[in-house]
Amino acid sequence: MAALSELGFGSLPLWQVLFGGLIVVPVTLLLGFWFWATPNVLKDSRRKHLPPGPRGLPFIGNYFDLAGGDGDATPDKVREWAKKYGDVFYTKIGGSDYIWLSSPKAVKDLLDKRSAIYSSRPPAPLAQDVASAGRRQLFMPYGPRYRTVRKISHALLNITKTTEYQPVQDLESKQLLYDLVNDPDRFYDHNRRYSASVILSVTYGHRIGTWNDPLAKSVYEVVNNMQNYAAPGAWMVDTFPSIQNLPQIFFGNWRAFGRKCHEHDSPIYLRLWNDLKNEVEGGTAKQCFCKDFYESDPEKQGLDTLQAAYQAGGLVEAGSETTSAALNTFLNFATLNPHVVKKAQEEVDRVVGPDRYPTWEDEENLPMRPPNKVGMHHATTEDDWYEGKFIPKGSVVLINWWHINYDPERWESPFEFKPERYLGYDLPAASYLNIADPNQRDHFSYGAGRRVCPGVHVAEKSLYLNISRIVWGFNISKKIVDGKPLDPGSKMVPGWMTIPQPFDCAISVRSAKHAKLIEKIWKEAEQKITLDEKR
Ligand code: HEM
Repeated sequence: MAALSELGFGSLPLWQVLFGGLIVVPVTLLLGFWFWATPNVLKDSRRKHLPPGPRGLPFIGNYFDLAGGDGDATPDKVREWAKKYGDVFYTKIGGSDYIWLSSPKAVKDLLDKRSAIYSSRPPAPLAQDVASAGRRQLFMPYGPRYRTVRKISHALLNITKTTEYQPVQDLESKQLLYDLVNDPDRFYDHNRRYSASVILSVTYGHRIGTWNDPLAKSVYEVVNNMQNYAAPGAWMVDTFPSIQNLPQIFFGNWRAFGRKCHEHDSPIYLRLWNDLKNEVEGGTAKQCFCKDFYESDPEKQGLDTLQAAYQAGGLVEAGSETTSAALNTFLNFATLNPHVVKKAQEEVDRVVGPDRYPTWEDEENLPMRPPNKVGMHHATTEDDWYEGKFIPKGSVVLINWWHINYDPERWESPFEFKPERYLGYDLPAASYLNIADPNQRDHFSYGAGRRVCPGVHVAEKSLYLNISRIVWGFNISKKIVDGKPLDPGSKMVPGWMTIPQPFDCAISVRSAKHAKLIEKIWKEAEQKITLDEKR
């Protein structure tokens, strides 16, 4: 008691001091913080018309259901809510409104038709402002700078331009087949090498001949950092952006952490960019997208050196792990469903046979898992109304692809690996992104609206070429150890993206004839690279 009286509390009974100190003060501070962090919660009567949704906890809303979880549980949760609350439902995380679009029609009506106000990104003080120094296209809010960088990615990735990359994809795919014949256990890394090599070849003119190449490793390190700090709930400040103005020490020193990430990542992208600059100036640069980009004078377009480096690097990262994760996911499903591979082989054998290998002329449509565990965050830049429901300005709007892609009303047995469900979807994937009737769209894994994946043409070509060739040339089954088949599992790597955890799988070339043809086509292609490099 003596200590309390010295502090001026002497005249209050102990229970009042404890009640005040332990309950009233913290609750008042929390409420004050809440109203400061979530403006308009009480004032705006339109909020009575928010879409329906789960109640969530006071202050934090559905934080633990979504952001605070391990990510693997999110798909089931958002599917359950779509069933309960319908096509457009609402959740709250901290001070942010989340609107989930769970039908093709809602995605079309809002993200496509009203794209003028549904194309921003929510604030991400750590992931974008500090760790990416505001320069990453993927997280950039809509505005003049965003429009400039989007134009640049379009110049690299539009459909006409991407046909020029087909020889690169063909070459890298031949190496992938050869690597699978000779070192099948390392299939996971062969897929990563393939993806890194394609995108680094077309952006910077750098081939990645082995997965041990330090450049490939460093790019994947950047992607790995990003997918960890961008994971939902990984950092409180990206979930409750208003706390960015409070001392960081209360929130895990997020700013210092973000700076550390930037200090690690930016030299990798800057080195690539600066080396290219020197090569262009010295007349030794290979023909590649970044050479054209540098010669177009990014500064004149308002882009500083760091932005130019992040622009090129961002394309590399967007094109690498996404593609390798899709290829590894295919192998994971194939290991778990050998009967599907058998059926596909019958089909490929009928069309291609063992005397030749699948080429661009044999192309078809392919299935895919959504690329991240939540949905890509769009943000609204104006208040809006949809079917009588209020969507406040600044809402985070997500495609609930875990529901739409697996909706039992649209697809029979949606959780079974049945690539044949897409038979009859004969248009190129990119055409489905803009199709007039949203129910005709095959899947939503490339996003929608003005932010839709600009890499779709490159990605689809890579998936087609490699999956058809793997099915053509290889048997895939569970690995047998001590006479027992190993379960490959289907868990994902922790973090934001849906990357399958490394798993066991037995891949073997189907016949000596296939092996011989693979060796022949790779050796011919390899010789050509050597000749090109000598030139
Ligand atoms: C299987 C492979 C891929 C999948 C599933 C995928 C999916 C996606 C998705 C869902 C988005 C966000 C769309 C939205 O916000 O609505 C996105 C953005 C993006 N993707 Fe892809 N992607 C893949 C491959 C690629 C490739 C190969 C490249 C480049 C060569 C690429 C470049 C980009 C870029 C630059 C963005 C940022 C777009 C923006 O915010 O303006 N992607 N991708």
